Amino acid sequence: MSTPDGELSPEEQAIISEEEAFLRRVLGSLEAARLRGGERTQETERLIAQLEVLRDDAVSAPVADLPHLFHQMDQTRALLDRQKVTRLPEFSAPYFAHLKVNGPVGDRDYLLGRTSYADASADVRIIDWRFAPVARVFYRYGEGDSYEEWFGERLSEGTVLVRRLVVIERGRLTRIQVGPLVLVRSPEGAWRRVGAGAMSPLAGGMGTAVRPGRLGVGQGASRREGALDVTALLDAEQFEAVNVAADEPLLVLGSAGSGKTTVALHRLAKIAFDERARYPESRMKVIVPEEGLARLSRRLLAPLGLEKVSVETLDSWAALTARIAFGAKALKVWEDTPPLVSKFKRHPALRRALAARLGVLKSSATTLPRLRKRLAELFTDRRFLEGVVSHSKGDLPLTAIDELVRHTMLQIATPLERELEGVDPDRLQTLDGKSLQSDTPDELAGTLDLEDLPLLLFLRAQGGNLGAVGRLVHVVLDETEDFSLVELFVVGRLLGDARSCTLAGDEMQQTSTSFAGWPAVLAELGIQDAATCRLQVSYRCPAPITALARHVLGTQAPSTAPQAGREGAPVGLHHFPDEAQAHLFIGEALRELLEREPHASVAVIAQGPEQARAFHRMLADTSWARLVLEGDFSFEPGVDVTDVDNVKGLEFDYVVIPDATARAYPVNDEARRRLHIAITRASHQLWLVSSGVRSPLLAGC
Ligand SMILES: Nc1ncnc2c1ncn2[C@@H]1O[C@H](COP(=O)(O)OP(=O)(O)OP(=O)(O)O)[C@@H](O)[C@H]1O
Repeated sequence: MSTPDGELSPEEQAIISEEEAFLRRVLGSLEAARLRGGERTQETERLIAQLEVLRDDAVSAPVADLPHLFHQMDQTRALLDRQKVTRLPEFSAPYFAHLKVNGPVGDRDYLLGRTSYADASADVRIIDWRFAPVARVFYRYGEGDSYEEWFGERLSEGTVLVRRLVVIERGRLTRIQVGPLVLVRSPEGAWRRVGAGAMSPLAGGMGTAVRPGRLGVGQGASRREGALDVTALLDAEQFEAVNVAADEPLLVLGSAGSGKTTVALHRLAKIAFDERARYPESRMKVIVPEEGLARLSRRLLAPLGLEKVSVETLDSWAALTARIAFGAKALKVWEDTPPLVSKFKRHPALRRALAARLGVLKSSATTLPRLRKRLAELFTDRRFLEGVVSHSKGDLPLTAIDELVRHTMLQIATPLERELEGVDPDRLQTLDGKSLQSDTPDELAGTLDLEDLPLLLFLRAQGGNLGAVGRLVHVVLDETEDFSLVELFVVGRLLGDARSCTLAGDEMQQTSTSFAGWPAVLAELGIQDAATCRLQVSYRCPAPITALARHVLGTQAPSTAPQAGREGAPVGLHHFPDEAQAHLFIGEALRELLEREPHASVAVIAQGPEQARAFHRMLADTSWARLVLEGDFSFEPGVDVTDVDNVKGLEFDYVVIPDATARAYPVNDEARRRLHIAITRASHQLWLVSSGVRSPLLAGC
């Protein structure tokens, strides 16, 4: 197929003709089915009317006739249910891949989609990627491979003749991918071959010729509608993980951008589909540490048909679970816990010390007031706290004790409003209309830290008493490295003996808690025997970014490097004498980028919220720059100015790190992991900009 760029070879033209003919046939068949479906709608109407008549009859029927009437109503309802499940594939995009095999019944074409559909007379077979046995052949074998698969009791052998990924938009074929060959249709209708580019495995391609001084590889120049569906792209290893039996616990590990979230959510979709009765969506949950990832997960679940699965952040999950478990109408929660106190309360050493000190409490000792009192006693008991610090092996400083004791004393003080009960409320307001305690340390009185909620739940769950909190049938925990041991313990109790769960994680991305290691995580959930899968390919980031991410991790980097999915633009490193110059330079580059690529998604990821605010002030007058510090990403084109804690699990076309300085990223393990997270959010190009003293973590780059 070696013809000059732009000119299609006869083989390429044949592929296009074949796929277009297929699509025409499928759409014709679906249209006919839709018309027939019209009759079915009439049938549905008839059944609804019949049900209403039966209901009316039942109101006035003699008691002796009721069993017969109820039986008829049940039958009608069953027929109605059957009507509703006949769903046709979407006309706008009925499938996303084409597989042709030469098997026991000769040559046969299968199309992979989200809804099964068969029309033998038109020779159309759309199979559901989640359960059709033939889908395994698609995911496990390449074009030209011989295959051997057990379909139930039957061994099937054959050869894969065709394996193509297709993109269909609004009923039009717009892209075909066969191995490294990518054929794309322009909006005007002409087909062309493009460089394997963004998808190619280490083959050079789009972006490699980009000058490091210029931001932009053309990725955001036009709308990204023709993107391949990630369900079609799952590799064999990911597909195996998605197919692990529903009742088995699974741990999915892998470097940043290797598809852990993708696998976890696809497994959820598969389980919900295979065993809807045992795994109702209402009793499955996705829990993630941050709001941004929660929003992204909801967006990813929608096309998988799982809009009803609840996605919660750790904080919102703990708050709701605590309210239900303790039957509390509202809890006065303090969300601004000092970082050191927060670290202390989430530390594995505290979990162990708590268990050793309190043991399993009797049910009567686990009411909310009693548990709060017990915790307050412990958090002001210096000997107990010193024990925790010493068990943390240097991870918690001794200064944490003073801070925790002071903080707890303020929390257990009697709230001012209670002390001043009976005083005229008008006299208790300050000149600016605020309450007396507002903006003073008294504000803390009577509050609980967000971090206390999992601890209270843990103490209660140990005795097996989580009150009215509903059991879970399957849970997905993403970024599990950031869950504390007590949170994991509570989740484990909510799963009970079911143990059906998917954990996704990467210890190199741990930021918000001290990670106790995977064996401890699994033990806490009671799933020590969980199957583990390690994803090997770094799909998100091109090779230059993957290499830098490893360099930054230093000795923490895992011994085997992930396989880079593709080549890409070199990383841009820019240094300026002072911050103002650096900010101006980035501002100009962003302005210019968005003029050229108005559909690009860009993140400026600062080390912390203050730095993000400072940078955003410079762009505050633009319509395209959004300050995002509470995870409220819109996922629209434009620039999100944010910080490291907000971006875990997310990805952007372009990432600019505006403060790659020694102050923001000094030489320590935590700084290494934080810089690593920021770097690995980029799917096309990365810039690191510094002023003053450049981060030593970039030495040698
Ligand atoms: N087999 C695949 N082929 C191509 N792209 C893939 C494949 N698997 C995942 N991706 C894409 O790679 C990107 C990263 O995937 P995902 O977010 O699931 O990775 P992750 O391991 O959870 O990342 P992180 O560690 O940052 O949380 C996404 O854009 C996803 O669509």
